Amino acid sequence: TNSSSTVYEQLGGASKVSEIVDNFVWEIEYDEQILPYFEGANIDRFKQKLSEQICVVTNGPCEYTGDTMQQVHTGMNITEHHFNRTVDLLINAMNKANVPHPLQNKVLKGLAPTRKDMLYL
Ligand code: HEM
Repeated sequence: TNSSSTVYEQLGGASKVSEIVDNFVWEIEYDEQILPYFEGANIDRFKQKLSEQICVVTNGPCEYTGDTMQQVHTGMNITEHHFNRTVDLLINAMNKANVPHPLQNKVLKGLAPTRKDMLYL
């Protein structure tokens, strides 16, 4: 990997991020544990805001314009189990998008700090 470029560039930029996010939504759609949380959610908005967030945590040229993780996930009573399951679905999504594992780890490391802002709220 090229240490002078951002993780976002190493991933392949906007088109790869949108491929990951599309795959992730498919994974959720086929997961009977996680899908119920998304009943009534605005999926187009979810895709757009999650793409921005992944772009930001990989040092891409984006700004996050969504609500805070705490605002969004409050009232869902997300458990450790469901959080971990959702991370697994994101890993599946990145595998299907052929994202190399060292890069997957960088994406996950960027998102990991959000965990404390969504569990048991
Ligand atoms: C890595 C962990 C996660 C990240 C980075 C993440 C990120 C996001 C983002 C960026 C949004 C859109 C915010 C907005 O619309 O302003 C969102 C919405 C949502 N998230 Fe998460 N999320 C995570 C984990 C979870 C988990 C574990 C669940 C439930 C099991 C969940 C359920 C939802 C739902 C249902 C919405 C849509 C809310 C709505 O449109 O009404 N998320 N999430």
